[in-house]
Amino acid sequence: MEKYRAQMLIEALPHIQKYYGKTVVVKYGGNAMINEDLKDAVIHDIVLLSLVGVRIVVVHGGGPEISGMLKKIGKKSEFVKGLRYTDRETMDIVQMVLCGKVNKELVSLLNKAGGSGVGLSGMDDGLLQAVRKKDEDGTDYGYVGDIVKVNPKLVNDMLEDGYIPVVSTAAMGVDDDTSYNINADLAASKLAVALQAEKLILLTDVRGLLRDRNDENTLIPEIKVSAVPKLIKDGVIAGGMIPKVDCCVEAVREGVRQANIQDGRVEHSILIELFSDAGVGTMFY
Ligand SMILES: Nc1ncnc2c1ncn2[C@@H]1O[C@H](COP(=O)(O)OP(=O)(O)O)[C@@H](O)[C@H]1O
Ligand SMILES: CC(=O)N[C@@H](CCC(=O)OP(=O)(O)O)C(=O)O
Repeated sequence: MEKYRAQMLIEALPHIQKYYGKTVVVKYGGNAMINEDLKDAVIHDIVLLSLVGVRIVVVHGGGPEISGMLKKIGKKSEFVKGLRYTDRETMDIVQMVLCGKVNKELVSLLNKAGGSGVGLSGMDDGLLQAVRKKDEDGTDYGYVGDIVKVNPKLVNDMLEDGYIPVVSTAAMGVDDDTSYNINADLAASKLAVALQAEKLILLTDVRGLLRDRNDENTLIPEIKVSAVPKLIKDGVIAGGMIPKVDCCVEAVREGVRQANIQDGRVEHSILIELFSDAGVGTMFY
């Protein structure tokens, strides 16, 4: 066992050097957030990364928790093109659940595990600024926002001081006094661009991008962003995977070096991706 650990450490060293002082944005949600053992592994990975000098930023989801709370008050969750239809009352619940419950729980767990987690929302210092989302076809999403500006100063300052920023994705309205609901993958992608991150990691509930979405043995380990449009056209990438892939493509096109869609069901998948030769999921570059 000790020999195995030593081997792992030797393999990890060049990777640790590679990521030292670099910014990594992790979108944390899905199974890895609901399963307690997986949650514990993610929290410890994030703390370890911070302790060895990686500038790590956590952007969290919480869709299932929001749906759970809505159900408790007798409200049904409605989704329009994969985004939650957000009326005024729903926006209040989104803000309470994401900024209050989920964010504070994560911050507390990070601190208990030896890190210095600090919770932020998109409202803090205008981190995420949004306008009401409008599609050309007139689709109404309620208080769902399109991010028009990111102010990463506070996050950068915190990273400089060794903190782990933990961001919930309620955004500040630029043109009005309301707040807006932002999909967490999208917020993570925009923040990664604003920080010019080395890597964006989107944790999800499948192995990554699959050539056949019904067969987990058909993982595409890496793909150039220029090859993505054809896969969408051919129907290989469909449904909930389209916006996720779009987030990765946009991030890489806007200066993030690599973006990963990877399996949140695998213990320590963040560490394996960053600090081993193995790599997991699909890397967009
Ligand atoms: N080529 C593909 N590879 C992997 N998953 C795909 C693909 N095309 C469509 N999908 C679907 O996308 C889903 C992931 O998107 P989604 O459920 O919205 O993720 P999350 O809940 O993590 O945000 C997969 O469960 C799968 O059904
Ligand atoms: C606009 C929109 O759909 N917002 C999401 C925000 C949370 C989220 O994205 O959480 P997951 O990553 O766990 O799905 C929602 O209300 O569910």
